[in-house]
Amino acid sequence: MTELTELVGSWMRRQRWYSTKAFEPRLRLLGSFELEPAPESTDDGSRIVTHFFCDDAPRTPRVYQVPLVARARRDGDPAGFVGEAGGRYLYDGPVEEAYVAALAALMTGAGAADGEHARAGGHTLGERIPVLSSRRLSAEQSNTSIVAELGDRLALVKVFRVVQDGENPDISTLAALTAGGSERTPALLGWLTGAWPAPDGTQANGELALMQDFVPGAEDGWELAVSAAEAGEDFTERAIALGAGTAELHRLLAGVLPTKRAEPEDVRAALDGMFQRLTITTTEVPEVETLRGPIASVYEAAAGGPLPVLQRIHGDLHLGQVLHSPERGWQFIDFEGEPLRPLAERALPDATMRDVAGMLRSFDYVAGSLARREPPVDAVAWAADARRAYLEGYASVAGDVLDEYAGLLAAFELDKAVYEITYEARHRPSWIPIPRAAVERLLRDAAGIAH
Ligand SMILES: Nc1ncnc2c1ncn2[C@@H]1O[C@H](COP(=O)(O)OP(=O)(O)O)[C@@H](O)[C@H]1O
Ligand SMILES: O=P(O)(O)O[C@H]1O[C@H](CO)[C@@H](O[C@H]2O[C@H](CO)[C@@H](O)[C@H](O)[C@H]2O)[C@H](O)[C@H]1O
Repeated sequence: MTELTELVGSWMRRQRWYSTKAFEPRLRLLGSFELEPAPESTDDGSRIVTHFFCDDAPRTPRVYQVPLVARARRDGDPAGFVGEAGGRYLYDGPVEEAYVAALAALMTGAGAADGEHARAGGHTLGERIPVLSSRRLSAEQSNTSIVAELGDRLALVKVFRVVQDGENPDISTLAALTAGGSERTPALLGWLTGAWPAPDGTQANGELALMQDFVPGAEDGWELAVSAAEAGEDFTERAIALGAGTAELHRLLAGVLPTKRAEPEDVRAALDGMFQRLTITTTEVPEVETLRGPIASVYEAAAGGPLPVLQRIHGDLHLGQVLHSPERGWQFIDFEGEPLRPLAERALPDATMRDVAGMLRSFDYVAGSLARREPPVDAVAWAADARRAYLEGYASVAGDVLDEYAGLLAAFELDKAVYEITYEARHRPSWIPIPRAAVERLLRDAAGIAH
């Protein structure tokens, strides 16, 4: 193992985006490309290199994008120090202004970067946008987000960490919505695609980063909901608007991206996906195995019910994926889909009820997380009211689809809770009880409906 690989491995393990926390990374360097400094940056001799590392520790190897800036050490250095290799100090790219400016220049200038077994290319819907300064957001999730100052406004730059071969719907969805003039989503300003060696030796082509308008003065939906629930504040109006906004988003998506009538093979594929997720969960959290039979019955019942027209959806809708802006109301972000789902499945036309189910699960998470506080806060009634209001808002725009596809909605809610058990087992094991309790409750509800 080289010095660089060793250094990155021990640093990566501590990052929020390292997606298999149960393992010690076993890294292999696949390729790298170097970014030109942005034309407006002062050249201080720093080198900006993006590496692709394959982690062979999990059963299915994963490829991580690791942009690093090698530069001289400065007094009072910010966070992001990765280590010293080959006599140079290495820093996490997203923390470094030089990296963010260079990345934005490459994306919005539609430039190209070539390197050792890897390359990248920028794409834009408008003109080149210089970045004056930048700050990594601390609330890291699956990826790393950075706020970039553009002079008269701000932009949000997102760097994907786990990179995959194929179309990332975060970009294709936002590009189509931006071109269609959506007012429910921030505009896409530019994106970066790349090519690198896949773990199996073939070539992978996929998306590496994006830049979009920053929604000014926006509050995060999750924080807004948790603080309202904690204070016992009514959330009805907000939830109605969120439901209506979700239905508007679905209408916009159906207008700008392909739709298709659900055929038996689509139903089979959806069921396969649900059962695969169930098997992953029961493998990683074996106690769920005892619930397999009742869960399967809910899935099968939905597959036998009425089928909707399929279309592009958000794919991982929850309160952490919406922002409330004083001027623009609810805004929807992060169209990447569920990070644990294969990329090839995520851009396929799907049922809108999957998104509705995701948001319903999120209201339950608000109550579940508050119940874990010390002392506990009882927000069960708050969550039930929010749920009702959200569905009312959705129906006010979409009509009576919720009654028509009630079986599908129940199955997607259960599927999401099953997925969440795996997600929590990998990222926040102490939160497993939240989706675990939900699976049991949803099964009781389904049994009640069936009798
Ligand atoms: N366009 C935007 N305007 C303002 N804040 C944003 C914007 N996009 C994302 N954010 C903030 O960045 C956080 C992470 O973004 P998100 O797209 O959800 O990343 P991830 O893929 O890591 O989940 C969000 O919770 C939100 O607070
Ligand atoms: O935001 P991401 O795309 O990274 O989504 C993943 O992480 C989410 C947690 O941050 C996870 O969401 C789950 O926890 C939320 C509260 O933190 C809750 O609102 C959601 O309902 C619940 O699913 C999401 O499932 C996962 O894909």
